[in-house]
Amino acid sequence: MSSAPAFKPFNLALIQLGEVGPDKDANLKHAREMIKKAASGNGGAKPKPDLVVLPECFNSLYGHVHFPVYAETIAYTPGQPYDVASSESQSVKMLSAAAKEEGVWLIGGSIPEREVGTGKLYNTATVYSPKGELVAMHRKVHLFDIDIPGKIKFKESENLSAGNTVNQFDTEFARIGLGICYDVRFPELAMTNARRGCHMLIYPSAFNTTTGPLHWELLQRARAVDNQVYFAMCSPARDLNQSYHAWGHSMVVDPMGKVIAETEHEEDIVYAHIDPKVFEEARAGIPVTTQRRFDVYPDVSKGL
Ligand SMILES: NC(=O)CC(=O)C(=O)O
Repeated sequence: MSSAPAFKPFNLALIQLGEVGPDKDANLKHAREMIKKAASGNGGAKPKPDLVVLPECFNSLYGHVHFPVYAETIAYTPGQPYDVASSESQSVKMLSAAAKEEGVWLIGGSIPEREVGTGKLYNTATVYSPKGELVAMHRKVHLFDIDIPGKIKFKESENLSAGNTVNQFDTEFARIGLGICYDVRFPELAMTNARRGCHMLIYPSAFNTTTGPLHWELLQRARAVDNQVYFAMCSPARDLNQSYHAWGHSMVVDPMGKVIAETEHEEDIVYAHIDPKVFEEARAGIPVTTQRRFDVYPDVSKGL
């Protein structure tokens, strides 16, 4: 892996998207409007962000029955140029145009993706440069299969296949590692990206009102402190008219584990300034990155 770019200060915006309903065209239109709003810093009230993020399943309802209905073919091969103009994915086309027109890096939340050839479905995040290039993709590695009696049962594996790669991308200000929602519960993925030089980890997500109150903040702060990196999760807004009730609370955590930006559960945009000084001071003051004992236990991030 090439060495990471120098970590420079940057501004981040998480779009806690509302109004995600059954009409995909309407979802894409609203997401486009919100990207514009986020990129303008809410019309100049906030500094213009360098990087904008959408939540998990931003163009569709969230649930295993919905994935085949909304799935789009992306046909992206990592490391190879991608021709957005001939993409079959209307979401990719919108996201690419939005990144270019607004002049921002964009993590395009996630969408249900159908793989060419196999027809397998994935929960997939795509990333765009300010030139509108598709530069990275992450397929959710850990599928959200849980059953908490009387509270919530969810089985992504009914229709989805799991991704099998660890993904990150470089900007002119940082190396960013990717995950999607349930991936946050698996420390090895975050650890692997951190060991690969990521300064920040960002996960488009959609926790729910059962697991969110106990685990949403805890897991982000844990991953941030474990790895001494910035960490953020971007949720949809809560909509009690849909079957899945998202937790909201999109959040940014610094490498000391401090929550530096957060919102409630309505539609909103969370802005944060990402300061490399906090990252450097955390690593200098508590030097766990150089104190690991791989003579006593194995380095579980190796071998991927
Ligand atoms: N939606 C998810 O993938 C994960 C989640 O809600 C949880 O882990 O809790």
